[in-house]
Amino acid sequence: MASFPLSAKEEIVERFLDAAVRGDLPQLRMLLTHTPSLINQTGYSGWTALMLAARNGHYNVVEALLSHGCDKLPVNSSSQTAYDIAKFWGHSHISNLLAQTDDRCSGVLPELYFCRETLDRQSDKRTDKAWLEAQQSDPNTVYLLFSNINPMVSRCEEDKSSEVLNKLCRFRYDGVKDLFQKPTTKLIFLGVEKMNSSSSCSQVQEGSWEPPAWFAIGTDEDATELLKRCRGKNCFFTTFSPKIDLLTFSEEEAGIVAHARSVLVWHDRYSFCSTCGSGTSLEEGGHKRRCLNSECRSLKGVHNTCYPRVDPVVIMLVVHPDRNQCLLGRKKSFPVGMFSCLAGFIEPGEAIEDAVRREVEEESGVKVGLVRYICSQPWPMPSNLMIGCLAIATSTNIKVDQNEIEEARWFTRQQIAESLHRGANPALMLPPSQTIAHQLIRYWICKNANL
Ligand SMILES: NC(=O)C1=CN([C@@H]2O[C@H](COP(=O)(O)OP(=O)(O)OC[C@H]3O[C@@H](n4cnc5c(N)ncnc54)[C@H](OP(=O)(O)O)[C@@H]3O)[C@@H](O)[C@H]2O)C=CC1
Ligand SMILES: [Mg+2]
Ligand SMILES: [Mg+2]
Ligand SMILES: [Mg+2]
Ligand SMILES: [Zn+2]
Repeated sequence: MASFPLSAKEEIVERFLDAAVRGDLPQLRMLLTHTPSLINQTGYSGWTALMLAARNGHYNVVEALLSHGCDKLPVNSSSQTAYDIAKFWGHSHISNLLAQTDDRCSGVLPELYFCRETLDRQSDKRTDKAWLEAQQSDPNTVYLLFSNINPMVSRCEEDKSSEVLNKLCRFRYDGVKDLFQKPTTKLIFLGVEKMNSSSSCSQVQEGSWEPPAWFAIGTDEDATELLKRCRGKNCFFTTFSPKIDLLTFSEEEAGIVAHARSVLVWHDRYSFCSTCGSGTSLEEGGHKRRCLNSECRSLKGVHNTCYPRVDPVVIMLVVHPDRNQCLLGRKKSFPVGMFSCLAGFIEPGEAIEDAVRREVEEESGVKVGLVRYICSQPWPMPSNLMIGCLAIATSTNIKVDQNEIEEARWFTRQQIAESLHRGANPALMLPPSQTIAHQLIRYWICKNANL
């Protein structure tokens, strides 16, 4: 077979990969210092230096590559990550190292967006009227303003270094107290600040530090008038897709928005008693609506019509019986090329596992056996709780329900890993990292193919 001379670039990649095979750390370091872009280069059958070092049991080389920021996600042409390879060849010290340095490979998911509990909810304080009133006029209390369930934010478009685009506008009592007089204003007690490094040290030591309380205010006042309350480039989300804009907060603020928005949407949609249709009053720091008709059945016995809604939704990554492909679907409303996990509302009297099996079969015709719960995420659009599962298919033929989804397909680990690794790809675009769908897909790709 004719052999062709290697280009200078190919030659240096070959030397680099060869150093990883032999465990030649000085040579590997020297090449990396001159050409840092070598770190994730691949050679024959898509093997990276990390995979080769993992295959040959070179712990110190794996360690050095990781400390240089080497990517652990790529898979070779047999759909194996470096972690899979180390495990397969029995180099448990290396697979443990790869698992330790990557939560995604150890089976522990990163904290999900909307999941950070920045405030201590202190639900026992919701019934303490005197305490709530004292907090309302406290000069340290923080107020967030929502107009028709959309928060007032300041845009940080200039800050190109950070992905966070929106910051919640914070008000003090004097800036919003006039709104309390309006009958349509809803005041929601969100909780108190947790003690952190920015809490005043001397006050904490003296024991005199009172954590500031946070409230959300829902109002239907004119948005333009409301914006005059503070200077700067502020706005309410109005001409936008809430699904996209709500994903642009910091982790700390996203959790607060999830809580506030879900409760405010509930007030917006459930103004009247759903048992008798009478008017209702707000109670318990905005977390309860009580019917004003003293004869109403909702005031007697066990009932749940007075509390905010949470709608449970199953979301599942369905894995092919060969364990090397997964099922993704797309709705008509998705951007071109985007596929995501199948999802569906849990029905009354239904267990999570049964809802997964029913929704997958309804939407794709695929039958599912084993179902395993992985993680959950509040999804405040308007008030879902996404329950994330991995499910193993027992059949593979696809027959989509066109009313719910446009298309469903099996994708190989290779296709998924490439899309995750290289980013937006016209053939397969995955949902953004803030979604539980994205995290379930990433979790599966990092698990051993033989699990
Ligand atoms: N965070 C994430 O990664 C993802 C989140 N999601 C969210 O999950 C949710 C559910 O997914 P989806 O596939 O639409 O669910 P389904 O497959 O259950 O289909 C939704 C349809 O079911 C009907 N339905 C039945 N029960 C309810 C209920 N309790 N509330 C609302 N509609 C109900 C509605 O029909 P009709 O309109 O005819 O009344 C609705 O259009 C969506 O809100 C979506 O935003 C979905 C995927 C990814
Ligand atoms: Mg469905
Ligand atoms: Mg669905
Ligand atoms: Mg459904
Ligand atoms: Zn009633």
